Amino acid sequence: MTAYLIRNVSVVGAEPTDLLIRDGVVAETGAGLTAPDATVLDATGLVALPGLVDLHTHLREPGREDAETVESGSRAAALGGYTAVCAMANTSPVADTAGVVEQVWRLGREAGLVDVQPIGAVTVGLAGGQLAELGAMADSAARVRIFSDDGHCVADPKLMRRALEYVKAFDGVIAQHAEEPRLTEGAQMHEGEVSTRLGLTGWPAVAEEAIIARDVLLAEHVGSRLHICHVSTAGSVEVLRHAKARGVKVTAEVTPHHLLLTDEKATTYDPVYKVNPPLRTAADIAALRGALAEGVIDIIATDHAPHAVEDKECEWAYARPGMLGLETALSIALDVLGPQWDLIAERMSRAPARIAGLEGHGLDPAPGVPANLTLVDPAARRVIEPAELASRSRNTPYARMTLPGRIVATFLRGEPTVLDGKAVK
Ligand SMILES: NC(=O)N[C@@H](CC(=O)O)C(=O)O
Ligand SMILES: [Zn+2]
Ligand SMILES: [Zn+2]
Repeated sequence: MTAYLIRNVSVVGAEPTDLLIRDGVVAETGAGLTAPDATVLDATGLVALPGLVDLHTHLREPGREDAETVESGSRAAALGGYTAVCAMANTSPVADTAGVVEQVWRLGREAGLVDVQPIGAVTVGLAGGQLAELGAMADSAARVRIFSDDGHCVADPKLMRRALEYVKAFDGVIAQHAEEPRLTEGAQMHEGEVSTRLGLTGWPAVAEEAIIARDVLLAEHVGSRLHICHVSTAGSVEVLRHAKARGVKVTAEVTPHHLLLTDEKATTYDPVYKVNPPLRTAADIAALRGALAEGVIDIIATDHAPHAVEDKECEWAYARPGMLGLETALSIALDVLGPQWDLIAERMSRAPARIAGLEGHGLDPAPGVPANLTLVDPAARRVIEPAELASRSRNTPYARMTLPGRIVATFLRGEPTVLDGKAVK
């Protein structure tokens, strides 16, 4: 195993220091370290962050390997500065058994670029009818702790209650895609002034807010952990603020795109902007940014949703919802938050690692800590070229935009997965 001496790096925004990485851990920190056997990396001007952790990634394997595989998604993640991702269950077959979650977990290990932690489905086939084998998935080699029907809402309140109760036994968490299905039938975009102008069926904010309100009450009633996926409205923030003030064990995520892009994008009719929940208004964005700064929203999660060309380059109404996120998330966070490194580390690494219970992740580089870290060049700017992304899909909403920040290197347990901005394997 090669040792690495990272010279003159700012750890989470602090004064520059050296980091010696050896045998998978941060062996030493301090100014002027020497290690004759180590490969030296000059990191002057770079910031070291704990390796990013994505709580919400779609890897599409098994089933849609044309859109993404565990390996291609892992490579996209490493290039984005991630050392761990949680893989959503809406694959084909659905990850609703120990067999499928173990398969995804094994594929992640084989790719070896990030730790892939499978999420298990809440209901059989994501159909919302009966609980999946939550216990068997928890006991499997994949050690599933997060369960989600993401892509679908667990709409039945009785099933939601039973799922929350069930996972309490092993400190699991239910991650809810909050969308009251009756209120979003036929929905194409955010319900508001723009949808009226375009004559497209709207997806009202209340469809999200009503489910979050219901579920925080259920979580409080049974004393279980609830996580809310991709929070997108100002009203949802208010419900979450209220629930947290009451001590409900609820955590919440926001995506990079919901922090930056508005429903005005729909006026282009470019399906790259079609996503679930839909892009909202400038007022929603302002509320989401405030909630993220305050901690009412705990984390940024990408909801990386790769789709094949035929599912995206078609008429808006027929296009699948979802956009890429892994390779651009840090840049969007930097754009939105500025160089608030401690906040970025908290929202993109420490807090998601805690919620997911991922050992060895989300820890600031310090002696004895597993060397899961990423080096960022905050001064760099880059133009996003879809063809250059490592993802198998091309559906980035940031095509040809110039974004701040560049991931220079990523280390997974002391081994580089990215060096000089390029994937190592
Ligand atoms: N976000 C999306 O628009 N799509 C996701 C599903 C989901 O996160 O709900 C997908 O799997 O493509
Ligand atoms: Zn979802
Ligand atoms: Zn999703």
